[in-house]
Amino acid sequence: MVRVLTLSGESNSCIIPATDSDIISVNLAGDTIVVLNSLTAVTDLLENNRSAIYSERPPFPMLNDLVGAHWNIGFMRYGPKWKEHRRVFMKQFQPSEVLLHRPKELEAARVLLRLLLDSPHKYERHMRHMSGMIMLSTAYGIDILPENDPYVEISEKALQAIVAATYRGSYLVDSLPILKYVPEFFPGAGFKKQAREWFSVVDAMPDVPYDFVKKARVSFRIHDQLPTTLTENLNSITAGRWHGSVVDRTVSALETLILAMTIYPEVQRKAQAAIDEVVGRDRLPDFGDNIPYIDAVVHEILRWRPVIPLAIPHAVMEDDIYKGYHIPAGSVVVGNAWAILHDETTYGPDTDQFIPERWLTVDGKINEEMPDSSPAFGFGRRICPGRDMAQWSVWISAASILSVFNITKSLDKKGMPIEPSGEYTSGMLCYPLPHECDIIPRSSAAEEMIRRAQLA
Ligand code: HEM
Repeated sequence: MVRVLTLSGESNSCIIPATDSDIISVNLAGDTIVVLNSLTAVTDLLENNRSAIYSERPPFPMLNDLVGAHWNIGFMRYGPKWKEHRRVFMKQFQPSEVLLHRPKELEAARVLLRLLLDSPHKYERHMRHMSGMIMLSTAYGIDILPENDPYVEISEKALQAIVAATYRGSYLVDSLPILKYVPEFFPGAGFKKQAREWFSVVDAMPDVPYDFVKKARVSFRIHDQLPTTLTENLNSITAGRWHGSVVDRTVSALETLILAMTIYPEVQRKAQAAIDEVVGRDRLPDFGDNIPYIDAVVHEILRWRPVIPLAIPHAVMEDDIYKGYHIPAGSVVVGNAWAILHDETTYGPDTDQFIPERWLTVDGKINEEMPDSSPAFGFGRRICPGRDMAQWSVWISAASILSVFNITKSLDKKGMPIEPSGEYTSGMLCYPLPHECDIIPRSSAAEEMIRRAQLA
């Protein structure tokens, strides 16, 4: 039986209460928002044969029309243009292609270690640098600067604007798309000025590195791989989108790693013991190392604090009836990844705790019978096409960091440990709020190894 909770509100915002209902339907100012809280509801509607009508995106007039993020596949309307972009993306991320990116991912993980060694308190910036390095080198063939790289800066500015403009409901134009035509000086049209400022960076984001590559005649990997029928514009757009995804989402997952290791020292010790057993203490981990405990840590990062807790909203294209419940055409349909990944009937007890063991069998192997952490990557035809690459990026970073560093709570002036708040930013995409911690080499030999790896 599917439990449905129906709420209605007059205003543009509504707090969705904690509930054990499979579906919550909220009626807000005439818009129906359907929140799917269980794996069954998500599978039935977004993944099985109804996925053809549940793969639309709601319109994002502020983001797509005014801020200029129309090139962004993630927010594109369902249809031939999206299908073509998606096809190109899938081709780039099929397993054989993902393997080709590994040397760059390994190099980036080792650069990250050196940056953490030199300025550990800037760990967030270093993680952004690492993610930017992977994308720009694999997609465009560009090697970025160690600090203040112009391409990474453009991308960060654009991503901040995209994240802010994605808040459906913050801008009246999202509810009343006709408002996009009012002039900027019109009372209440402040959103147009904001959109104009963001437009300059967002619109430029995919093209700036692409133009550089064309001028410099550097080999352009993705370009080389694309079928000749695709336009040059599409190549640039697709590659640009890749950059965005890598930079913002994997950074959030890596920041969660640092937070979890600060709060759960015993997990950190077990992870280090598992790495030492397979890798030893005189080399750095590689993709070929089989360390199930690190696989479990990566699953737990994605499950414990999903980067996009409510996935990206889908929309339904036709009226539908699900187990007697009417879902009108045009409803916004949200797969509640947070609720699904915290469901104790699926993932075992204490789902608000960071417990990698929940993914393992008693003899320390990954439990293949357990559903994986894939709800963190969305659902159905819109599921994240970069999930394999993302998981391996987080894996090699986690294994590398834990092999050579201890992460501990910093001490205050009285010598007392500073407790991280554990809080996250709110919004479609969530990051842990910055917290103080010490990231210190496990030994002088570890430090030596980090410096040597950089020279190799
Ligand atoms: C930890 C890292 C990542 C997480 C948690 C994540 C999560 C997600 C989620 C939840 C969605 C929405 C799915 C839906 O609508 O149901 C998505 C879409 C997408 N992701 Fe990721 N992602 C990550 C990394 C990446 C990477 C590395 C790439 C590319 C290399 C990528 C490319 C995309 C694209 C292109 C879409 C849009 C798909 C579409 O609308 O058809 N993501 N991702």
